[in-house]
Amino acid sequence: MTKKTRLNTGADEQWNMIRIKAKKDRTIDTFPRAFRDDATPYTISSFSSTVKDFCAAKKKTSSDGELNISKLILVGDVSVGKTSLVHRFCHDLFNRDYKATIGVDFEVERFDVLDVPFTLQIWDTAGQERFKCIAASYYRGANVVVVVFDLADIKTLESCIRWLNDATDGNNGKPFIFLVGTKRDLCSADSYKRIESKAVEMAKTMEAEYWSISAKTGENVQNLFSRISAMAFDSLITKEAEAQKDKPNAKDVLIAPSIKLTKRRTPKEMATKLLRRTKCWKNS
Ligand SMILES: Nc1nc2c(ncn2[C@@H]2O[C@H](COP(=O)(O)OP(=O)(O)OP(=O)(O)O)[C@@H](O)[C@H]2O)c(=O)[nH]1
Repeated sequence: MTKKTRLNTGADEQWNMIRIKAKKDRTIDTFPRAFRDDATPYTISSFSSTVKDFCAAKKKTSSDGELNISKLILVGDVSVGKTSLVHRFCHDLFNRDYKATIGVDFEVERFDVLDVPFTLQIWDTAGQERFKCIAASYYRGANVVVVVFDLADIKTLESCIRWLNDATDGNNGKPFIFLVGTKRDLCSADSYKRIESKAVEMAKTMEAEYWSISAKTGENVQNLFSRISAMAFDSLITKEAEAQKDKPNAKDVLIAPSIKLTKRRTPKEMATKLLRRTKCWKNS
């Protein structure tokens, strides 16, 4: 797999994500807002009553063996700041030196949404053309696609449609799409205004929600991932609630991507199983 980040792929670390109650800044009780209400196709602004009721019931009945998982992939040109964005969010760090991602990097973040555990898998893919083949093999099954460009380099905005097409080609689901401009700290107010109007147009074309962030200062990073997680969680739970409504005895049925374990496993076994599912075990 890769290179530059501290990889989060050990079974012990995975287990930590599953076991420990989420940190305060990973706890979501109210639905986070879009960056701009006029730059999103997603009108959702609160958890539905179906989701709230389902979560309330789930809290009472949920066992240790249940994981709610969504997969997010980041794509975009070389050096636009994908890894820096992930690093800022997952480790609250920023590194000025550039080291290319080789293939993919993988992180896992544990949230509590409406008091229900939720895990976001974050796949940071390489922007370099020569690694495209490796990176593309990780696109499958993404619930969220984050297309990243550099606010200080307009050329990188022009590539976004191509990245989106590559990332969603062959995806049978309907992933949430985000268009994220990075390096906000490098733009003057005037240059930002100019590029933002172009980016909002591009987001409309892509049917994506637009955000601007800075991994250097941390501006909007937490808000972006909270919004993404709430949307992914809401969609996951809505599907689960609908599936259970259709099948009153569906309690023990596997509902992807939520994993219901029929046999009680030790926490370590659970973490290992999760790693196998994400296929990064042998590549890490
Ligand atoms: N000033 C500033 N620099 C940034 C920001 N985000 C990233 N950078 C810098 O941009 C360079 C590239 O960042 P990366 O995060 O490695 O870019 P990447 O998109 O992961 O690149 P690939 O792995 O090649 O696809 C690094 O030198 C970072 O320090 C930001 O928000 N502000």
